[in-house]
Amino acid sequence: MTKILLAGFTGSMGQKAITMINETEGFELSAVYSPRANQSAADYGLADSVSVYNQLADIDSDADIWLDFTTPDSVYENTKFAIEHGFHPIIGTTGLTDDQESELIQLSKDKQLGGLIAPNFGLSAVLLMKFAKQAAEYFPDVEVIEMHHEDKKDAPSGTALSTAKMINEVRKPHEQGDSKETMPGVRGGDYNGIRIHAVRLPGYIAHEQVLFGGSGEALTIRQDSFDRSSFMQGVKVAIKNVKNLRELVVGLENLL
Ligand SMILES: NC(=O)C1=CN([C@@H]2O[C@H](COP(=O)(O)OP(=O)(O)OC[C@H]3O[C@@H](n4cnc5c(N)ncnc54)[C@H](OP(=O)(O)O)[C@@H]3O)[C@@H](O)[C@H]2O)C=CC1
Ligand SMILES: O=C(O)C1=N[C@H](C(=O)O)C[C@H](O)C1
Repeated sequence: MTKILLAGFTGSMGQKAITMINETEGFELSAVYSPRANQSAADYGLADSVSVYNQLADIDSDADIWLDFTTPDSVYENTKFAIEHGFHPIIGTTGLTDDQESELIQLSKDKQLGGLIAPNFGLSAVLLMKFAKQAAEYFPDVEVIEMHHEDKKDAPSGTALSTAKMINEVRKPHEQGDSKETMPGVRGGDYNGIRIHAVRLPGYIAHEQVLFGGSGEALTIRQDSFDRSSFMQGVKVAIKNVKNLRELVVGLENLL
């Protein structure tokens, strides 16, 4: 039985994860954490055996896995806590800086503890990033548009940033258009010359387009998550395989 501690259990992803865990043979939800939790497990519709925590420092659990869908502000502290206490971290929460990520990877190596940071658990997004990196070798002129629900706390999305980083690994650096902005920010964010545009609208869940332009032609790669269930297969794969790793790795593709 794989025991799971779920951080951010009251959130949109947390609720989907609870359903997935309860429906998966061999998985057991053993603890949940959210800072504003103030009711019993039963009040949250959870089994009595599930421990409910609202303070990081109080967590005392024999869970194997720390599954995190919380907030960009808390993810670093949570992940550090998880590694220091021997939980295999599976981090879906976005917003870790490069420095924080490097520090956490080093900490996991010191402890020889496997874990995963996945900017996106959806197969369509993982493939989009892979294909975009491939295409960028031939089409260095590229812009990224990500579209999300209006409650999303961070911009750009972790997936868009990760896409830009992967493209940046192979793209020949060059200037791409020199329009003067007559409205501040209208050309979007800038990751090493790769423009990222973030759209927030009701009705949307999580979507991304990578637009490549060439001489007289264009290539557009798009993925859509129409429902948060799209992320759960990837979370399941991560929970089943993370124990085989000996350090924190970035990207679900490392476990597929
Ligand atoms: N990797 C992936 O595939 C995906 C990643 N995500 C990412 O997951 C994260 C959560 O998304 P979503 O569920 O939509 O967000 P929600 O806002 O719906 O949920 C956030 C959760 O975090 C909790 N929380 C708030 N503050 C803290 C804190 N200081 N410490 C710990 N927990 C806290 C909230 O608890 P409370 O109710 O008590 O405030 C709530 O349970 C985001 O970063 C999002 O980008 C989302 C979808 C897919
Ligand atoms: O907040 C979300 O919803 C999502 N967050 C992740 C991100 O920032 O890339 C993954 C997915 O896009 C949904």
